[in-house]
Amino acid sequence: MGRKIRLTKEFRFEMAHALWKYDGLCKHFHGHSYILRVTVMGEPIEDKKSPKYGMVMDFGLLKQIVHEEVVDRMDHALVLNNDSEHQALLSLPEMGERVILTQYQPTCENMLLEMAERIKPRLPKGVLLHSLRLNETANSFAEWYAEDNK
Ligand SMILES: Nc1nc2c(c(=O)[nH]1)N=C([C@H](O)[C@H](O)COP(=O)(O)OP(=O)(O)OP(=O)(O)O)CN2
Ligand SMILES: [Zn+2]
Repeated sequence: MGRKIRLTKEFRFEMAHALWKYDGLCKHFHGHSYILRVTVMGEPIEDKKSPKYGMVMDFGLLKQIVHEEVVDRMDHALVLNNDSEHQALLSLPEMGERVILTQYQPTCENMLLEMAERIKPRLPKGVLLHSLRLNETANSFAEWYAEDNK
């Protein structure tokens, strides 16, 4: 009998970005209240002596990993494509602290690809990243599935 279980934890962060050379309003600086849902999959620990007995992984550890790899870096950051003409902004030191320059266009899709690569290696042995869902607005979101990326 299968014992696989999925766990999901939700995170929220505020982030500004601009889509360089985009043919619409999103080429301008603007912000979103992002919602990230992280789903992992594994089997509950059977060792009764383990403090994590009965858990696939501790929700607290998942929270720590996602905070370190995603939320603490991106919350209240301005994320810009490195190809954009951002030099003027970065000349203000107090502005530059939370500016993240990406090698990619900071769309929902590309942010998810980076998040997946950051989170995957941090998970405990036997626990897999199943999927990510990133809401950019209340009615727009993108999803990453391990199954789609084998
Ligand atoms: N495939 C993608 N399309 C767009 C992205 C993206 O990341 N991937 N991003 C943007 C903008 O940054 C912004 O998110 C606007 O998105 P949109 O859903 O169009 O927002 P609206 O407020 O205009 O949508 P409503 O449905 O009216 O709420 C653009 N496209
Ligand atoms: Zn946007």
